[in-house]
Amino acid sequence: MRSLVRALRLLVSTSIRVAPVASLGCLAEPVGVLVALLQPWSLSLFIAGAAAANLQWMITAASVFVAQVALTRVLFMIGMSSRINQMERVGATFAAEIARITATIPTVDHLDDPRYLDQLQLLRERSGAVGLAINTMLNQLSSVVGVVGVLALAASADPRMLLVALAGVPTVLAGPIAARWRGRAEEASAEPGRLARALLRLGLDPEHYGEVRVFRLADGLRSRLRVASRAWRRPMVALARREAGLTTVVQVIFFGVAAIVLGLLVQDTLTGRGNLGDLTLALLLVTRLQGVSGQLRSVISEVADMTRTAGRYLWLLDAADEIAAEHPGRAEPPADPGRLVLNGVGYRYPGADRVALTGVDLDLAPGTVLAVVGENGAGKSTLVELITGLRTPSSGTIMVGGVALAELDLAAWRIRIGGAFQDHVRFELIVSEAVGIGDLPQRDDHRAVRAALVAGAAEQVVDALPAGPATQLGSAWPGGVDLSGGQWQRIAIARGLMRPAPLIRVLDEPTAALDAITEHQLFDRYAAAARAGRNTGTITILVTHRFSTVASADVIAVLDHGRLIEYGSHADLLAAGGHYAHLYELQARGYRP
Ligand SMILES: Nc1ncnc2c1ncn2[C@@H]1O[C@H](COP(=O)(O)OP(=O)(O)OP(=O)(O)O)[C@@H](O)[C@H]1O
Repeated sequence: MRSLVRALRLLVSTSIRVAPVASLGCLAEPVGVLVALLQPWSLSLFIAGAAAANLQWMITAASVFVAQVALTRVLFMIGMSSRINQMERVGATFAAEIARITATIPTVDHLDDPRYLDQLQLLRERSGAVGLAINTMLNQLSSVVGVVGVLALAASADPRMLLVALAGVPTVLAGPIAARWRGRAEEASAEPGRLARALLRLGLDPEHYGEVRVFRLADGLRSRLRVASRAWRRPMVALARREAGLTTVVQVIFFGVAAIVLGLLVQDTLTGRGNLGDLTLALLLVTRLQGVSGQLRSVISEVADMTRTAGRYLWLLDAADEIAAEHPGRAEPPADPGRLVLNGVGYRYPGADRVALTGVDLDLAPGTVLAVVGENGAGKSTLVELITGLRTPSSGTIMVGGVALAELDLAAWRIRIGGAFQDHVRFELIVSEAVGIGDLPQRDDHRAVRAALVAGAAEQVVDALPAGPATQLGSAWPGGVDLSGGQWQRIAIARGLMRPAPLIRVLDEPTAALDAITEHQLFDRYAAAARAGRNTGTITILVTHRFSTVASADVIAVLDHGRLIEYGSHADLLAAGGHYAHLYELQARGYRP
């Protein structure tokens, strides 16, 4: 109940804050419902006037009828346009808020949790409907106003008409029942819905065309998509059937009772115990009574739907708060470079049965160039995500300049990091922007962008483009050009080198699309630049699984199955004749003529 009140309060306050005028305009509809009650009343007055040959009654009834038709139309039009306006603005506000909240969650661990992803999917799908909140509340008000008015009119026509009103109660009660069914159906279709969308993206996105065609995956994809779509729709189809059954039952009850009561009224009129005006009013009110009970029913289910969506939004807020509470740190990162110390650091992915990293100890002085090597799945990227604060260690501590990472404001910490990553983004912007956004304050500083391009060995790529750094990237845009995988990677590397003196610079296999010799040259360039600028104190961490490229690093950390198994300089590790020496020799042999 508390969460229902919280959800309703959120919906109403957001609607009034975001669209006050439109929210007020929505009031026109309930007023219109009141005015529309004059219609059956004027018709019954007209017929009673005709029966009693009273011209005055007939003229009054006709004037009231015309006036109420015109007024109702105007009020409904004002109400409807306000409703659409309000729905769009409030829906857009919720969609923007959802994007803001998900983007500001400081870590990424929750993105491995399918339950989180299902809830987020449902919330995104229904955020537009939340815009209707105020309107739905007002509809409810209109319905209540309408019900009271229609009941009063019905009782004035004949008290037995109240039995017909009572027969509308099952229709109203069907609302919350159907809303509960709908909630369950939505939950059941969330996961297959996500799967169907993922398969659709796989089949339609241009970057997948090649593999989908070469491996002739289209048929397999289509049949999987068919199965997933069926599983996605099945709960909704079953829901529609159950709802149709329920509606039939409640309507049979309503019209059964109405037929009996109307039969009695006709008999009374024929035998002179009732008058024609009251019979007309009763006849007109039967459909009204059915209308208001149906309306009440749909309002109840709409309110339930909306509070459920608002509940999911509140769940997201709570989840974001909970995750933020796990990172209460608000300390600013140290202004000056300091040691980066890892003490017994371990990590287990949510739901995984094996640890990805365990007991890692490292102590790096400012200015150190560290290479992290290891085979696929050794834990290199996990280590980088822990150091950048994207994930929280399951065990152990990470200290930066004497302050625990857990105590730092993670957003401020990440501003002090530079980096390029294996799964970099292909920002389809103007080249200088695609590089410049690596350090937003310097985005438009052409000299800084040029320096980053040179440091990332991307200047030749850019100079060869039709408009140099002013070239639009992405062939989907007018005048845009596409780049090769390696060229995109060089742009990403240059972006990662934009921040002038970060505390840590991470290069997580940013060179995977480059050939081994180019990677080697690039890393030598980083290492030389890092040494030349050692006075900035930046700690450089280069991740690679190519052992041959890392000889120029100060120290090399060798990871194997999540453990740090060797640590030292290239010469030390070769001399030790261990895992590093063995794999170095194996890979080096591959490059000998
Ligand atoms: N999101 C995830 N959920 C569960 N397990 C994961 C996830 N990401 C990685 N892992 C597991 O964690 C381990 C370490 O993965 P990580 O990506 O850190 O390896 P890596 O050394 O960077 O590998 P590569 O060289 O292939 O990039 C692997 O066993 C991997 O299967």
